[in-house]
Amino acid sequence: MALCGVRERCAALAGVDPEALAQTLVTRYPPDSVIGWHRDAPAFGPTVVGLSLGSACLLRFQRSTGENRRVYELELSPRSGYVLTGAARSAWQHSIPPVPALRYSLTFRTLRSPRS
Ligand SMILES: O=C(O)CCC(=O)C(=O)O
Ligand SMILES: [Fe+2]
Repeated sequence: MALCGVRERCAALAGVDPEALAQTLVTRYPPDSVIGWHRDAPAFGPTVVGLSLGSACLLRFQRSTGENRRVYELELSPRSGYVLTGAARSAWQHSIPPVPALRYSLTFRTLRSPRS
């Protein structure tokens, strides 16, 4: 399926206009590679949609520190999609621990509106 078709399906998952997903990132994760704790840059808008291809992996979330730290994790199956919005986008950090085998992700991002 062409990239625009994938973007349409990801937009439908997130409930946004496909045109609003202005940025696309393709990331290749060789076995054992990771992405550390972060929140996506504020220059991007309130919605991030991911498509996970190849190896299954974990997507971890954390917020707060010390005894208030909370963590949550979910498994991303091959060909699954996820949406980061609301607190999952703005308050929680996310990370991906070592992937067991080759994985690719496509992430689609909205852009922050100029006035916000
Ligand atoms: O690979 C993924 O599904 C997420 C990657 C990520 O967190 C990012 O590119 O900001
Ligand atoms: Fe991210």
